Amino acid sequence: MLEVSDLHVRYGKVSAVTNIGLTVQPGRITLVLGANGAGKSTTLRTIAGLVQPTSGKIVLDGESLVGLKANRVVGRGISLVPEGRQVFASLTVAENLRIGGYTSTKEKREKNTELAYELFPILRERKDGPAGLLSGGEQQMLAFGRGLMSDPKYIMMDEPSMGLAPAIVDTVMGSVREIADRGLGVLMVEQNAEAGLRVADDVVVVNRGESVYSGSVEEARSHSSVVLAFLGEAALEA
Ligand SMILES: Nc1ncnc2c1ncn2[C@@H]1O[C@H](COP(=O)(O)OP(=O)(O)OP(=O)(O)O)[C@@H](O)[C@H]1O
Repeated sequence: MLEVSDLHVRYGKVSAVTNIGLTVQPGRITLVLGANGAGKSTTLRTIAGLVQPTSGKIVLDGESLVGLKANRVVGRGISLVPEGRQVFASLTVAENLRIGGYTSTKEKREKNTELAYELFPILRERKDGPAGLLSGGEQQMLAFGRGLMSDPKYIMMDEPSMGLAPAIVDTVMGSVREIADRGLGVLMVEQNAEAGLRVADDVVVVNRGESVYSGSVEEARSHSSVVLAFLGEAALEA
């Protein structure tokens, strides 16, 4: 289990995260909802070791991750698929995947390349072409595949639906669910609450750097303030 408690993060004088707690279980998807600037991306970046917390706990299967550099966090089995995809446009699809597996053994790289191609057959078709020629949706699939290459136990996804057409959002969300069903723990930040709630198991709501609600998706759906804030009145009546 991945457990974050009482997390505080500052960028100089700016407090980005003031009290965030969440858990992610193997085989389950924890969805993080919250307004722009609430501290969602900072939380993921801090777990990933890209930013150091000012205080708080980040514990993976009983061991603290606080203070570890990003490459060590990857080595412990946590991978981040960043917002905005950030694929290497001039490299091929296959080369982008290989980069994600640079810490892995050859055997694991081959296994996870196959997994990425199995989840997203279009990547296999385009494997020798430049990633920059992929559509936005295909680039998101590639970023997702690249995140799997380090053979993670937990994968964090920062707004995977951003800028994608609804049909592609469904494909990406379906793959997030499939990965969880294969046993990975998923921590997903998503502005598209509807799409996220369709596949998630647990929800954490973040407001101005603090987690203010956490519970199962079922509970969240019956919690009127959560529904009203993220889904609108129509969803409450449904
Ligand atoms: N590199 C940085 N330097 C200074 N302040 C930052 C930096 N990154 C984020 N912040 C600030 O920290 C706060 C939280 O930002 P963060 O990006 O984590 O929020 P978010 O919930 O992910 O929002 P969004 O959905 O817009 O990405 C905001 O006030 C933001 O302006």
